[in-house]
Amino acid sequence: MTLRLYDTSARQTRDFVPLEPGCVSIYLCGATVQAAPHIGHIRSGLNFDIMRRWFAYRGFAVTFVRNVTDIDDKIIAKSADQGRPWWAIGYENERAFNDAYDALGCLPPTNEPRATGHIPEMVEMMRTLIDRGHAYAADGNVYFDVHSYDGYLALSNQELDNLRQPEGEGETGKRDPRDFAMWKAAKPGEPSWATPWGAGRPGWHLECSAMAHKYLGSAFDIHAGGVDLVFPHHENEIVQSRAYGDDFAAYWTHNAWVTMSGEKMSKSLGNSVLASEMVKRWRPIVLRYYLGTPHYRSTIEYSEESLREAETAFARIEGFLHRVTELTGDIEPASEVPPAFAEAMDDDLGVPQALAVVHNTVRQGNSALTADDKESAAARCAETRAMLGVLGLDPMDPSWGASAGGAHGAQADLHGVVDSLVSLVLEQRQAARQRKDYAAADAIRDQLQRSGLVIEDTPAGPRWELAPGQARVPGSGPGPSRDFRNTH
Ligand SMILES: Nc1ncnc2c1ncn2[C@@H]1O[C@H](COP(=O)(O)OP(=O)(O)OP(=O)(O)O)[C@@H](O)[C@H]1O
Ligand SMILES: [Zn+2]
Repeated sequence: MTLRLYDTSARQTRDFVPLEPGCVSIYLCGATVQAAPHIGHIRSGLNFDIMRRWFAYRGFAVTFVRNVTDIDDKIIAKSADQGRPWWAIGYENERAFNDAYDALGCLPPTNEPRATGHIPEMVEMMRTLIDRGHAYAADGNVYFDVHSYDGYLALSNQELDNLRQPEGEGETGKRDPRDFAMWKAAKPGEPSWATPWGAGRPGWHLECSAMAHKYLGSAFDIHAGGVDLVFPHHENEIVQSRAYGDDFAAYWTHNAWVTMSGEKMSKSLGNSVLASEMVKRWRPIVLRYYLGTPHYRSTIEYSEESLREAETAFARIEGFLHRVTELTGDIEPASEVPPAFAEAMDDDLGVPQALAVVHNTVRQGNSALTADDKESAAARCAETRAMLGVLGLDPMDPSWGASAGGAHGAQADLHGVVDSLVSLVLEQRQAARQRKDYAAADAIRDQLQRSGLVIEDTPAGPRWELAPGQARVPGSGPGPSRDFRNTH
């Protein structure tokens, strides 16, 4: 069976043929660390984490590079606004991204290069492109001459004649408005790096071309990113790298957006939910299920209701695993996934179809439990764990720690118990307030505070969380973690 991938460049699904047998090299455009991530930002990291896991399952040695763009206009603007160095803002947000990737169980990349650590490589690339007549310097900027290379815009299937490019701020001296900046001259007071063409900072496209070359060589298998990166970012990467002499990526894969009311989830539109908030409100493994199981090329329309549905669906799977292991003791994942699951994954990472196999297996396992057929139930449990493992969704995998319910749902169960006890006590406090027995109401609140809980009255009702400095639930591991917090 051959693994097939939808290649944006070919506009069709193609058999995956690696450049080097048994190996796959993947470059994913990573975060621009100008703000903490919303769940839309995390989706590509998660989708391509599933891709690399599937390649690994299929026996490939995977090299996975995901860069960090740690300098850009918004970082510079924030630095000026806040009076803090650009690198402090970048690093703070880089950590927020990594916290979110970790919380959602994304494996760390093989390499995670930062743009500003690769200025010499970028200078070398520009020098070569200028020498070959593909790029030119003007007013301290370096531009790529889009007329100098045939085949520009093939990925997005556009014609140069129809292309209109708005002029970027400070981008003076262009020979053609469609030429794009590889390097941007520094304005007074901005962070800058010296080059033979003047002090400045890298353009985003150049960063990825230079880092992909350094870590993956002149040809690699798959370039991945969000669908909005096809143009201009990926087109500009391609033309720079090819003009430089690299074959660059053999396949191009792009994930779709997370939307809200049909619009792209976006900070500037004000319709975003921070990943750090989401992992407090939902179990990280449920969030992974929610964001990782729709097909990577399908839009996810965010809603609380669909999250609750994901929670219920996942609980059905998890409940089965727990029921079996309570009966039989621990069961290891099977060494192979069922053929129908593998077939779905081989077909352009058909996770929804693969997940249908998981649910089907769970159904069969539950029937076996009902029929008291322990052996068959145990076999279905082993298969389910193997399939979930490939998706990074096995709640019994120790990497989830207790937060996924790894220790047989200990933390999740405990959270539920604490939550219902607190809600009971809060109802009594509410009742005391309604009968104007404020002394009793305050006594209840004081008692809760002594127990280490902070109660806040909000328009949505009283809300509780652990007082600062309170230990998390015993047994919660260093992996994905979750605050105890709730609204009643
Ligand atoms: N809603 C989303 N769904 C999927 N991917 C997204 C989403 N928003 C952003 N991304 C990915 O993250 C990258 C960085 O996004 P971008 O800086 O445009 O984020 P944003 O939240 O839309 O920011 P802004 O509010 O400043 O427009 C995008 O190129 C895209 O690949
Ligand atoms: Zn990139």
